[in-house]
Amino acid sequence: MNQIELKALAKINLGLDVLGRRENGYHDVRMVMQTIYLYDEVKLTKKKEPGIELTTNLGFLPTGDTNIAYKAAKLLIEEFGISEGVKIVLNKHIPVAAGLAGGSSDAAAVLFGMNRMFGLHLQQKDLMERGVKLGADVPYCIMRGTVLAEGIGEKLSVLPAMPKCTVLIAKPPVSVSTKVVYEALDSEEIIEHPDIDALIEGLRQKDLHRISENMGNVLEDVTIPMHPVIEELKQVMRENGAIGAMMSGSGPTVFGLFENRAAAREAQRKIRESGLTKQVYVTNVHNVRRK
Ligand SMILES: C[C@@](CO)(OP(=O)(O)O)[C@H](O)COP(=O)(O)OP(=O)(O)OC[C@H]1O[C@@H](n2ccc(N)nc2=O)[C@H](O)[C@@H]1O
Ligand SMILES: Nc1ncnc2c1ncn2[C@@H]1O[C@H](COP(=O)(O)OP(=O)(O)O)[C@@H](O)[C@H]1O
Repeated sequence: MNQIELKALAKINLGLDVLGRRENGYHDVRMVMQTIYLYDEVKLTKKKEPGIELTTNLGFLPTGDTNIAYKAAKLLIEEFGISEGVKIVLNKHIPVAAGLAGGSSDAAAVLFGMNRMFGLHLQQKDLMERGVKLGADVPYCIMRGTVLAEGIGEKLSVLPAMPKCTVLIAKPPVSVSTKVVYEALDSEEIIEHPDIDALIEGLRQKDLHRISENMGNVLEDVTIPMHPVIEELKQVMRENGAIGAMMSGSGPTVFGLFENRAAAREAQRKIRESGLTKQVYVTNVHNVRRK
């Protein structure tokens, strides 16, 4: 096999709770993760000459060893003494620095694809062990589906699959650094923790309303005051038929859950009209886990 094309899928956090801070600055979390059908295209090609060559459709992204997809390839090349090279073509569609794990998912796709292409015979758990060295969300992006993530995000347990629904994604034109958000959380007291167990119960009952009622993200308390547009987007989604609407990850992306695709399209139109953001996408949950 000389070439492989992969879809690197985005995630949303249906629930995100922070339990404490570790000495190294990372935080212990309890998160419910969900894959959505919004993806980057990742094409890997073997090269005879050694080295990693990366190109992307987004001019502002790095193409060298600060690109997380490059780092993923480098990790495997060094560990396994791979003498050939690899060409990585990243066609990005997932908004960048958005709370949707775009970079983590690209890295996960590179680990998964290179394992196949170079016949490394790594099991999924071996890929996940390597993934966490690149980023806390990478192991989840290897696994995918509806998952409870604990530890720093790398301890994963499969949950009952999220019921099928339409997901509206709105990325406001502001930038958020995950590191800055977690650091700002340290100087605040978490007033209200989301009830992750009730959220999981909603998943077990396949009840979209119960799921929506119990969605919660403690990082909203940090990111929304920095960027009130997030609250405004939640409001527009709720007023236009979203059963629930929340910020994903460290933000600033807002997602809304809809039973009905036509309603989601109408909400998309309203958001575009409002001028809050042009980056609005109608998609759906995607429950196929990687084996
Ligand atoms: C907030 C979440 C929710 O899924 O996602 P995003 O908003 O980034 O998509 C994750 O916890 C982010 O995971 P990820 O973006 O992979 O994190 P990393 O690259 O490993 O870390 C970036 C920075 O976030 C902070 N960090 C990350 C994970 C964690 N459990 N505790 C932390 O404190 C650290 O300051 C770290 O330097
Ligand atoms: N392949 C990549 N795709 C996107 N961003 C990348 C990539 N490699 C490195 N980065 C850097 O990582 C940062 C976080 O990106 P991203 O993974 O999109 O955000 P998030 O973790 O919020 O979902 C960006 O500021 C970007 O410069």
